[in-house]
Amino acid sequence: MTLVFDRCTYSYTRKAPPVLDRFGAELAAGCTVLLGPNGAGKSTLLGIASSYRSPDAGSVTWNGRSPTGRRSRASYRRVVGWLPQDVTPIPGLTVREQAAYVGWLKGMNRSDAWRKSRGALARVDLSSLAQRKSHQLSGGQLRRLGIAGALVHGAELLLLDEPTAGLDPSQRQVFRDLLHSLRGQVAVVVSTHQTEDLDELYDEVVVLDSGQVRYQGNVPGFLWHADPQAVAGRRAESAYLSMIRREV
Ligand SMILES: Nc1ncnc2c1ncn2[C@@H]1O[C@H](COP(=O)(O)OP(=O)(O)OP(=O)(O)O)[C@@H](O)[C@H]1O
Repeated sequence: MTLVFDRCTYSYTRKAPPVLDRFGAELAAGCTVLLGPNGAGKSTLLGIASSYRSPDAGSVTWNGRSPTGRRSRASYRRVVGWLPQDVTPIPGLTVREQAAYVGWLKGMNRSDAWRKSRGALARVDLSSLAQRKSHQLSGGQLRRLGIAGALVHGAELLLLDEPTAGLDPSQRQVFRDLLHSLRGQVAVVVSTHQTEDLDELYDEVVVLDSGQVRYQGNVPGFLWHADPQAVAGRRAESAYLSMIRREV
């Protein structure tokens, strides 16, 4: 099971230089963390992997499956769950209805989507708010609803774009527990700015900067790049900064 980007080029506008220019990478199944500064291209890459964005050239495949063409896009989306950076509440729907609706959009029948939405909300600690209207949620709660939406249809691959942005410490812990529980069951790619506990949570680190992979490998290999003087809790940050620091 591998997510393959093959010479992907993507520009937002004709005039701007491409954010990704013949980008190639293979992400093996497991838990992968995608690090990179603001504007590095992480969301663009996850948007392409989710099939929400189509590359101008090149391709993405998951396990040999490509989202090119209407039919194959639908079947691709059925096995890929995506948490975008902005989760929008759907007016009039409760939290549970919104989670179920996402499952239905992914091709589940209504009763399955409704049934599975309960478990997905429990996994992100939102059961107590299931009856609340989704537009009444706080930013962090909405983010957790977005994660529930990515979980509800039992995807093989989860793409989570800054899942912990805006979460309080106790909810970050809920997310870490969730990642642990997904281990070995689902492939996960997480884009984040958080560099704590990489070794506990992830199998592979990818550092992206200006649309280029600066590092790809396991966590010990990544931490090896840290300044030897860095204190224990700052080694990942130090390794990361050594890869993205630019000349001034
Ligand atoms: N909708 C858009 N229209 C035009 N340019 C965009 C758009 N979205 C992103 N970009 C540009 O594409 C580049 C990559 O952005 P992207 O959001 O993929 O980066 P990122 O690594 O996810 O950043 P962040 O950590 O800030 O979320 C940036 O230069 C950004 O300004």
